[in-house]
Amino acid sequence: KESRAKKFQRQHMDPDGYPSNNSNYCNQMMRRRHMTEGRCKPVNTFIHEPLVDVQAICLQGNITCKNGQPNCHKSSSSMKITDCRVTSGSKYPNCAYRTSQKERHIIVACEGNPYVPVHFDASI
Ligand SMILES: Nc1ncnc2c1ncn2[C@@H]1O[C@H](C(=O)NS(=O)(=O)C[C@H]2[C@@H](O)[C@H](n3ccc(=O)[nH]c3=O)O[C@@H]2CO)[C@@H](O)[C@H]1O
Repeated sequence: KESRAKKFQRQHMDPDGYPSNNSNYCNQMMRRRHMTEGRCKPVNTFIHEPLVDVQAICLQGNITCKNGQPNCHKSSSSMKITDCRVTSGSKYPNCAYRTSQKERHIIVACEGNPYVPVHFDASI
């Protein structure tokens, strides 16, 4: 069974990737990381930073997550990310995404021992 930490890495980590101007990045990555099975996951962010830097976010002060839980943390610096958002013309199983390259502070929820990211909450 996939751990929640591993699931976070599968869904959100792409340290070596960067779409540059590849408008197919999301179409490819959402499939490759298994987020188009059963349904097209509507929104997903990939983070283009080293895993250790994303894990270090859990050391930041606690903030409230969107779901009200107190175990979220915001990155101290902005990070290179790619937002993937399903397009209006997208029809399962041919999931179609818009690829948006951004630099944002990110907010993740952390859990467990070791205390690591298990959920992507938002970018700001
Ligand atoms: N505090 C917590 N502590 C611990 N665990 C917590 C906590 N909260 C939830 N989980 C768990 O996480 C799991 C999960 O998949 N949550 S999810 O909201 O659906 C994830 C969102 C995110 O993947 C994506 N998104 C969204 C915006 C964006 O910019 N970028 C972007 O990628 O869309 C998804 C839907 O919004 C679920 O098992 C839930 O129980």
